[in-house]
Amino acid sequence: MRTKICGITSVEDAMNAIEAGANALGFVFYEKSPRYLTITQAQEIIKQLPPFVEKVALFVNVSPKEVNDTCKKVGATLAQLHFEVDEDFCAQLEIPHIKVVRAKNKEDISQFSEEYRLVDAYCEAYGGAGKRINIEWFDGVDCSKIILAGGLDPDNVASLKKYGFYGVDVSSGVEISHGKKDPNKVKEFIKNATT
Ligand SMILES: O=C(O)c1ccccc1NCC(=O)[C@H](O)[C@H](O)COP(=O)(O)O
Repeated sequence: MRTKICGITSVEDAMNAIEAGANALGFVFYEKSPRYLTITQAQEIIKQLPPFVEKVALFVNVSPKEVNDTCKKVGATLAQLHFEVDEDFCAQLEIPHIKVVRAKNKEDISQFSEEYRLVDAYCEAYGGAGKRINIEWFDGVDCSKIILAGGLDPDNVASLKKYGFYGVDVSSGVEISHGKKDPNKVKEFIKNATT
């Protein structure tokens, strides 16, 4: 499984995750998040990162223009959209994007196999809350284009391998405190997800 470490707020945490083997890093552009970064802060981190790592910019309830402008300014390679968007919205995006399904029940995850999606547990805060998704909802589902998020941690990630998820995404499960990653937990998470 590919791994994304979300809610990166420092170069140190970014480099630790990359050295541990992370495929993608997430940067949160949602002001109400404890992991919120300004454009300047994100630029400062992303410009120091090596190539071949996906830099993912996370958004909640913004316009296509804000997604495009922010991604270009900070050097993000993928936009992650944590809110409902329609075809017209997506057509205006100038960089690749992935939609997030904030799943409340099994029906929410059963009807999409054509596009890659990030499936997160529904929570009022939009993400990064450590809320576990009900894994049984994925029984019998083709998970090959799903990135799973929501309440994952180094101890529970290995048990997901049998589902064949494209990837897994974690934030609070590898933190010391909101916005500060624990390098040992990050390493353990990636090892358990990938070996
Ligand atoms: O991390 C945040 O604070 C956040 C805020 C608003 C929208 C999304 C946010 N994070 C999204 C992520 O991709 C998280 O990794 C995902 O929700 C899983 O979080 P966790 O359950 O804490 O591992």
